Amino acid sequence: MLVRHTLRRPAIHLSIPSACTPSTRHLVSLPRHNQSSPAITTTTTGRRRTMATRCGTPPSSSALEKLPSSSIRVLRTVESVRRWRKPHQLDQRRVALVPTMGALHEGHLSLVRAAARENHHVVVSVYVNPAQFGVAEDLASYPVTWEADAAALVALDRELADDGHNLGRISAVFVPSTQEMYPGGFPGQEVDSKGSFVSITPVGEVLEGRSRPTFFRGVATVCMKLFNIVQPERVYFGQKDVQQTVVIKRMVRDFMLPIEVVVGPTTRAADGLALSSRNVYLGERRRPVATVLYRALCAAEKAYKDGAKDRETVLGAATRVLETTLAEQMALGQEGRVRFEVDYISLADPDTMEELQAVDPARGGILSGAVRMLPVEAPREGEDLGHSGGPLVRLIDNIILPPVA
Ligand SMILES: Nc1ncnc2c1ncn2[C@@H]1O[C@H](COP(=O)(O)OP(=O)(O)OP(=O)(O)O)[C@@H](O)[C@H]1O
Ligand SMILES: CC(C)(CO)[C@@H](O)C(=O)[O-]
Ligand code: BAL
Repeated sequence: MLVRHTLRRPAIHLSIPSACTPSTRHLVSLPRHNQSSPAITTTTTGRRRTMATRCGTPPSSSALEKLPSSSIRVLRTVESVRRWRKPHQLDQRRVALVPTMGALHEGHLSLVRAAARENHHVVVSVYVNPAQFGVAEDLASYPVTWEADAAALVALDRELADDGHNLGRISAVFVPSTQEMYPGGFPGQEVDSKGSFVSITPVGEVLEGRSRPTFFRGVATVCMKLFNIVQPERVYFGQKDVQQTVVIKRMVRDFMLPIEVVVGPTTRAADGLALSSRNVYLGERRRPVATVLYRALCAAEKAYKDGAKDRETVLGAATRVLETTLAEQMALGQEGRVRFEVDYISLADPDTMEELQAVDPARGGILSGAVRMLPVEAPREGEDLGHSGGPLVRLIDNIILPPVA
């Protein structure tokens, strides 16, 4: 058998319910069909992409650097952010932070729009944090598109200025170096690296944390640094990375950070694929098949809405979509098929991410999954394989099953 198709189901632990922190807010509570996000395509045509060498950061700074034809400050050091931030503490202007790793797409921009609606100043951070990539992961090829990102922010800032409904605009972009973010030296990407880390467990150990053992330690650590540097009143994260939002909310609660965490809905392409910086690696053959995960999650959501609450029925609906799609692909032969492996499909508690045997409608649940889209085996003449020759691409997605009052 050429294809490994595993549905890994994590050990089941029933959750201990914990209350949502008051400092947490969802901009929209999900199901895709209720979303009003515009249909967006993931094309990156015309954007210059460079490899994410850790030196692949924007050019070095001058005293009051701004993005071209804009008032957006470019801040590169902790000290420059502190200097920029100080007057806003005194004038009581609300500052929001949108953390990103660059390669900006409409998903990121939707978070910036949300932040500008209800805050006086929006700071966007662009930093590819090496600590959240495992040693064997795609740090070296992670897309870095600084010029396109800068242009997207300038264009969005103009849009925000023209639209009279915003409290604020994009005031600054924070683009630190790794030396700036890890002043004591970068601790390394290994699981047993020594250094100053923030670990949020056990929620950071399941699902994504199981597949990427250093991921949430890296995310929590860099977010704690970003929060301490920018000192935002509000931070904006995308539901696309749902477990990340749960980890960040937990960190904010447990470390008593005076910050409100706002979660924006997942922006999708017209066919349902969640926008992701990594989609550029898919290429023309894998791109349409990459919707399989979302289609599987939608089938599970439908089973739930049709009345099923138990794990077997709900996730069974997702599994059937995955298996049928894989069988269809395998029938196409090497020249036509797309191979994928399922990393996990999960039905989990919304606060702990622990697997559920059944959904309590009063609490709801989170359907999530990860698939690995394997490289094309036998490319056709002239076939567009995607950025960097179309390597393995790991995609994640989720649907929230909201509590029923
Ligand atoms: N499609 C999307 N809709 C809404 N928010 C998103 C979307 N994609 C990413 N975000 C959010 O943008 C923020 C920055 O994410 P990031 O820079 O890692 O982009 P990404 O597209 O998730 O990249 P990756 O390919 O690494 O997953 C995160 O809070 C993330 O959840
Ligand atoms: C939150 C984040 C910017 C931390 O590096 C990253 O995990 C991301 O882009 O989702
Ligand atoms: N959006 C999550 C960042 C990562 O996969 O590293």
